[in-house]
Amino acid sequence: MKIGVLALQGAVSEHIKQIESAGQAAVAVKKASELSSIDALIIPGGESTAIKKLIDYYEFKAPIQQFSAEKKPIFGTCAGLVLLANELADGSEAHLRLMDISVKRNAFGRQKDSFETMLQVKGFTDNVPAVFIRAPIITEVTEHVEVLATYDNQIVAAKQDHLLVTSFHPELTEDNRWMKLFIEMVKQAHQMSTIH
Ligand SMILES: NC(=O)CC[C@H](N)C(=O)O
Repeated sequence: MKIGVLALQGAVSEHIKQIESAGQAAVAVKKASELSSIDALIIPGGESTAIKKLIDYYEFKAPIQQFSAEKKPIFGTCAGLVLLANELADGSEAHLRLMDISVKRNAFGRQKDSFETMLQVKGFTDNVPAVFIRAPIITEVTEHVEVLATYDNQIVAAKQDHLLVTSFHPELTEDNRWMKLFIEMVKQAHQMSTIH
């Protein structure tokens, strides 16, 4: 099994380290043709408008949508979450439109621009550290989406089938439970694809 990290802009090497620390093979994905050699994709945090432009420039949009249509798992962190959303609360155009969520960018305002906290997460026994950096929040979900964590009554982590998103940056902590959760999703998808 190999997990790719979309390597156009943002926190790429941190994700690669965390995938490897969780015992899986990782690769930086720079060309759309490389999607065919990976089992799952992480879209990292960074600047969503910059990543969006680069996705268009390097013609990644349709191939990533196809990757998702094949039920291959995708994990979007922070800017990655913004890119996966069906709708953006500020009225600007959503990009990949793969997940039934509405997202508000930079939702914590200047006073809480960046902060670290401990979150209670559905399915995790102990609270997990979360680093928020100009983080988005999920303002709406449909019934297909499972909410995994909230902060201040705002949704900050969720899952829909093969898609996982967090508003914060799990790769910037030593705690790799999010990555392990994602790897479980990848293993399940892998098994399903070999059965069919
Ligand atoms: N840390 C991040 O990924 C920040 C995301 C950024 N605020 C955006 O909307 O692109």
